[in-house]
Amino acid sequence: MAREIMKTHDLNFANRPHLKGAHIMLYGNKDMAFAAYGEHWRQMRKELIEESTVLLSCFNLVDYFPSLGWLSSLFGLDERAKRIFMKWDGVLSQMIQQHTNKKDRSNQKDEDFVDVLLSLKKDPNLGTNLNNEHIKALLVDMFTAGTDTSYIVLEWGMAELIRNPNVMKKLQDEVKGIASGKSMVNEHDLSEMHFLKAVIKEILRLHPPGPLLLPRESIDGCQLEGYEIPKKTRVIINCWAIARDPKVWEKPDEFIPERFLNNPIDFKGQNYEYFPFGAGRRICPGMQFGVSTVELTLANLVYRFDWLLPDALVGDINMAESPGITMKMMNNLHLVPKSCF
Ligand code: HEM
Repeated sequence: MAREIMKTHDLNFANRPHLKGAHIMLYGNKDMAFAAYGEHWRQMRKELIEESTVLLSCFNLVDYFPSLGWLSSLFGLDERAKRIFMKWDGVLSQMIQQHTNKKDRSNQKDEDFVDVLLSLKKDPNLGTNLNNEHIKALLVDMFTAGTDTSYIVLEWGMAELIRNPNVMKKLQDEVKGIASGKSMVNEHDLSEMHFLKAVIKEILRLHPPGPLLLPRESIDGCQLEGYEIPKKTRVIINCWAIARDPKVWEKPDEFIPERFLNNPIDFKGQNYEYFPFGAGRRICPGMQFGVSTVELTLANLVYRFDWLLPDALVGDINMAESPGITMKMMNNLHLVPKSCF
């Protein structure tokens, strides 16, 4: 079914539904992640992301089950979204102002993402009118989609490595062997670290930061496996459950990175039994950046330190998952680093 939605009928399900929290936080969906499928989204993705590199982390049940709309007011979620929006807006306005006031525009070395976005505002070839609200909405996308996800993978990853000391040892042996003599692991070392890549794939299989991807909506009516699906149907794909399906995965709940060694299954959106970044037109545009960040950070964490549980917690890691559009550990992981050199 996931394949049917994200491959056969990809174009039809490339839309996003109207989500209240996202609408408030993202300047009326002027961002990319929650923009309706169309020219604006296409331009954002092409010109901005590919060129340079979610009340969003808060799970709003109403976005997934619209018939529960009354809950939003009951729990004050809309008000909360508006308060958070005001805070974001203040910070982002200041950031844009500081960048606009920058005196020296000649030094390209100093250019950051905000500078690039501001220069695109003046680009006559850009097929969309980019204004400060679009820029702010894109920055919210980057902060939320880009930071939360990577740290969630790292936290679950460290928890799994502590619970599986043999895997931790194997990983440390690989990393220390390849980066031997250096003070830090660098990007060039990563290409040789095949076990590290398998470890990260396994973390993403068991703990995808976006277990339900982002919701989609059908643009037109269509047939899915014999069922008539009306126009504007909201579709939620449970990539967490699919990646633990015992019909596909041996010992599905166990952390076994070796399953990804010499195995062509990848997260690039071609395998419909494993797609932590989604698939099809709306696949995550930050996949490569996110994976590189996680690889480099995890490699350095295990290269520079041995990790122990605090005395009080030995043998006791709570692997409960928090509910949300992003799936964090319910309780933050506390570990004690012991320098290796
Ligand atoms: C390990 C890290 C990450 C994971 C697991 C992840 C996962 C996802 C998933 C599951 C989606 C929804 C895809 C779909 O609906 O099919 C998504 C969308 C998106 N992600 Fe990521 N992501 C990660 C990192 C990043 C980073 C670093 C950025 C930006 C710098 C980013 C930006 C986005 C954006 C803008 C979208 C919306 C794309 C669209 O609707 O066209 N993500 N991500």
